[in-house]
Amino acid sequence: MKTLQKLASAEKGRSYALYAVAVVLGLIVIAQAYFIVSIVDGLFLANQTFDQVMPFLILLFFVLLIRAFLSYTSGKIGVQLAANVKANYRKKLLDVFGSRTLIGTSNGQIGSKMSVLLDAVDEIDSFFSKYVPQRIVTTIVPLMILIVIFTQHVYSGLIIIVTAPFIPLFMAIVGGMTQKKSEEKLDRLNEFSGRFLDTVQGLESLKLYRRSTEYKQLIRKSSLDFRDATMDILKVAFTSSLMLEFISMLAIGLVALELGLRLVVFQQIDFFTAFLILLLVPEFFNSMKELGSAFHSGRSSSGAAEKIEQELKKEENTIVWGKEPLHTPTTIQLKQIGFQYDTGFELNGINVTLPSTGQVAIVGKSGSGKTTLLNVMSGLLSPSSGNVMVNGKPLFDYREKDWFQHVSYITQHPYLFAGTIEENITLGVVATKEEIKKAARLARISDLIDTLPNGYETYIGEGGRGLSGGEKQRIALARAFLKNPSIILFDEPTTGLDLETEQLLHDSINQLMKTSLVMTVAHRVQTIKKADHILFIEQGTLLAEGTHEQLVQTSSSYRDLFRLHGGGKEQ
Ligand SMILES: Nc1ncnc2c1ncn2[C@@H]1O[C@H](COP(=O)(O)OP(=O)(O)OP(=O)(O)O)[C@@H](O)[C@H]1O
Repeated sequence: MKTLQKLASAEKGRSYALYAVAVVLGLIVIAQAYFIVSIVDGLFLANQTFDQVMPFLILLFFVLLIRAFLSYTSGKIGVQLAANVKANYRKKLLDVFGSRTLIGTSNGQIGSKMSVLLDAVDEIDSFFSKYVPQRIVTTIVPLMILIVIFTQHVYSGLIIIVTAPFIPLFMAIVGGMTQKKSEEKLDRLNEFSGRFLDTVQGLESLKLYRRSTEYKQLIRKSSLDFRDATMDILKVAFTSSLMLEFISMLAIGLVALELGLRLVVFQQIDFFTAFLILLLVPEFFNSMKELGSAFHSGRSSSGAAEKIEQELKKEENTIVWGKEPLHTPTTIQLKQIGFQYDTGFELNGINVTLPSTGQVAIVGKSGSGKTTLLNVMSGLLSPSSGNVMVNGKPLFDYREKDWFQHVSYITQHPYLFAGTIEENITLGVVATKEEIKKAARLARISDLIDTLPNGYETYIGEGGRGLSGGEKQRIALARAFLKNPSIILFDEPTTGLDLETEQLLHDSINQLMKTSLVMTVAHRVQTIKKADHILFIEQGTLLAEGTHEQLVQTSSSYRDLFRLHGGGKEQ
């Protein structure tokens, strides 16, 4: 709970406001009891008329109004506090997710990360909206009530002092259990979300391989586990409420018995005092009980905060970018680039100086490390040794924003977001309609868009549902043209493109390489032959470089690979 406490204390202004509300609330609670007692005493014992007690009734009415207003204010401050902290946590999580390399991002299940970002952050709400305001109210109001009771009747005060500590004691015992159960519940929820998203994304494969029934069972099991974990928390909550109710009823009963005996049997106390105490004691315990339930919610929030902190602290290959501005990347050099995956595959000391325009093809067998090299060069992976040097300085010295402004990366499966075609081409970049249309023309997708009834406003589904593989590639190309980048990284699709689309893509790339450096992971013979420079990679090592003709002459492994292409991929 310490992390959350610290966050709450950091919000000084709101904490002071809550303390001020609590002090006024304490006065109001005492005033309310006093007015009720005065009315009852006046009407039934002092034989006053209704008119005589009227001022007390009016005051009581205002006191009740103020009490309602104070509860509202305290709740509102709590909600604002919670909204603030949640927004900060979400920002921190997004920053951390955003600064992780591709490895960090792809580790674990996406659904489970989403669950931390959305559900776990929401779960901490109750700590700030319920527990913090109630804790402040409970530190002040019962104390004020106790002082009044002591001034009126010491023995009642003593009974309260003896019985009240059972409540925090019980809360402490139950609290630990709640936090553990809450962490368990979040684990189950993360598992469920992860599995659910995985299954939905892979539904097609599951259907094709007739595995959907098994996966349905797995989802059912995760869902039942989550239900059981939630029920466990509820069980603790109900037991806790029952015990708190029991302790406070017992204490109120004891005070009532003592007051009754003194009032009726021993006649040591007057009705006014006895009734006033009898009204104040339940207020005292109500406040403690409410803290008890709020504490339960607070403990669940602690479990959630623990999960968020764990996610934030995960040591996952984060990239720290520098502050150096980058105007135009003119020279790019890969200097002794080394990189290793946990699985053991590594790139070994790759040294290359790249031209500023033209096409460079990365060629090699499947699994030789071509895409990995492209990812390191793009800045999505951080090399374990060596550096990508841009204009003579390490890439990560520059501002992230500046670098990505000059780079376009068209992956094998570019991701299209749910939204219009225009939104997918611009990706939030401010551009005029003309610029967007020009980019689409250059990417050879404008004719297709013009035939759609809603044109550029046509809505496409998540992941580009409703578009063919080639159309998605061309929309990704339009993004590249719109950006007018100096470096285009292109992971050529190995499958799925018809000859016409492939030709269109190549024409577009030819257009781009006149002014930019186009670095392509090349799978097709046509691309390889046309490249100005080829980097030939085998098992993570740069085996040879040069033009196609030079490599055919000098490298036997390259010739072997080429024969493979000739017999296999060449179309
Ligand atoms: N995220 C990852 N974690 C661990 N290992 C990985 C990861 N991505 C790739 N690898 C491994 O690194 C090696 C190189 O992969 P890479 O994708 O760079 O090959 P490639 O040459 O682009 O292959 P292809 O031509 O089939 O696309 C492969 O053995 C692969 O299994």
